[in-house]
Amino acid sequence: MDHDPAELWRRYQKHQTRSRSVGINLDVSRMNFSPRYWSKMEPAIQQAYEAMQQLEAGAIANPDEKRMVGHYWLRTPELAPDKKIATQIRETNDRLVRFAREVHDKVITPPRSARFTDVMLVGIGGSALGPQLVADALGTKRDKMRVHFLDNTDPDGIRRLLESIQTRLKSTLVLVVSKSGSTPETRNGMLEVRAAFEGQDLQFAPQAVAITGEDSKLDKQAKKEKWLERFPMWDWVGGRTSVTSAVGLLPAALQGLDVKGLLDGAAEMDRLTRGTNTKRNPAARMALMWYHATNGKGAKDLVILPYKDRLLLLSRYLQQLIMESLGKETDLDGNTVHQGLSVYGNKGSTDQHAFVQQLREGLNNFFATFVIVQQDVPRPGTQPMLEVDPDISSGDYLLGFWQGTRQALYENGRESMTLALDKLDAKSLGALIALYERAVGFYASLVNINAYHQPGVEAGKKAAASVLELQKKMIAYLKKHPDDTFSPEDLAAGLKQPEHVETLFHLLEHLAANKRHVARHRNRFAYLS
Ligand SMILES: O=P(O)(O)OC[C@H]1O[C@](O)(CO)[C@@H](O)[C@@H]1O
Repeated sequence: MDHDPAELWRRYQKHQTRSRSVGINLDVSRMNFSPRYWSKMEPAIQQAYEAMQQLEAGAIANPDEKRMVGHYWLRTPELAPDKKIATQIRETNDRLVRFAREVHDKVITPPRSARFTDVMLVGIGGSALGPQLVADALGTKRDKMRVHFLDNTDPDGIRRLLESIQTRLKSTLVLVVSKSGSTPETRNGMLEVRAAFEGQDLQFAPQAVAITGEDSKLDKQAKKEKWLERFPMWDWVGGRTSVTSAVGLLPAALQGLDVKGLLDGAAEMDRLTRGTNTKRNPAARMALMWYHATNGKGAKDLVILPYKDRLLLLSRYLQQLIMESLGKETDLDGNTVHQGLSVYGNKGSTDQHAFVQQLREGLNNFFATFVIVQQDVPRPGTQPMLEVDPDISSGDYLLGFWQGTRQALYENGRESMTLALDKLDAKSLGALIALYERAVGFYASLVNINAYHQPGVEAGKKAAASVLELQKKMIAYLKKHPDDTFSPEDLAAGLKQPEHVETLFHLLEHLAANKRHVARHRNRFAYLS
């Protein structure tokens, strides 16, 4: 790695890709690629462009699920392979903007309040992470509605959220978001919220909206119960790339955010990254840097370090986008490859007082992406910036810390790239999201995997379902023997499931800790009536 400042400056100037129209600059000068790297990889990235062109033209780019992959059409409907899809996108976007306006204008109101004040999104994974990122990155005190997220089946988390809303439940609009319409965590969240409504004698349906696939279980329920509204999720949009569908746009519109800016920014980045001149294509450059850093085998982790509180959730969002897309056992030819790219991060400079110590001096098993935002606050100049030292503001410190950390890592042979945003607004956020979506697509082509399915997630879901089945059987068995006490082994033998003794033990411990169905007597358990 070069350490001569003049040479580094030359390198910086040479290895940046500026996307002027969205105000984003990608600098890869602190990545340690060889001078011949780009030309060596050019044939491979040209193939990736071709695959992407086919995908955008409506090819079955997700062969396992036999689906098209159309998130790029969401922001440029005219590119959709048929008119029906383009019309569906436009109509849905118009409808959701109108719906939000009518909620704000009190044309649509809840039965027991003059207006809706809060939005609660119930969803998980791709049905929550994008909306959460957008809400946190762009939200202000001036938002039209307060937004909350229920994204787990943790009773304590659910209770905490419901308690915080309490008296405003009667003016809360609940968005239940699930592409499949059958995700258990989301179903549970919906049932818990519904019970809270009933607890306050409120009707759920007139305050509930479903965003889901047509004819899914959730869709049928919403239709049958006459929920306030239903918005579609199409099978050609993956959960983790759904933020520019109704999934992300409806909560953003209700919050009063600039939905058009978000779509425009994403569309513009799509346009820029459709180009096949690699030097000018930031998504291709980024994917090629991932490939360089990890040997195309995920050999190093990607650390996302935004120097911006509002981008705290970016690493969590990218964790799903990248790891669920790239973490695959087999490639497109059926070879076992165990691909992936691990992502973690938080925010700078906070992390400098946490894990940056290891990044600087410990295991060199990562490469970093810094994200900086030049404009410290929206509408600069409206309030004088405090100078915490002569001529120095808090924001100057933040930039100084980024430069310092980048240099400190580089000096110790640790690679990094930097994404510099002129400012953080709906447009640049849309562009940032689109940039990563396409980088993921390109990288998947480089390593020959299907980025658009998630077969691995199913295994855990199935195993969890059988654990819950076992719990039902166990409780039924205990009920039949109310006067006896059991060790886990006794129960496993009684249920004729000796192979599940440990599972039974964990079920017993959990139920006893919550004083539900099971009481503990030293090392034995009994039915608790
Ligand atoms: O929108 P759904 O169908 O509820 O799924 C939520 C999330 O669960 C996953 O399927 C993983 O289980 C993600 O891919 C998805 O974003």
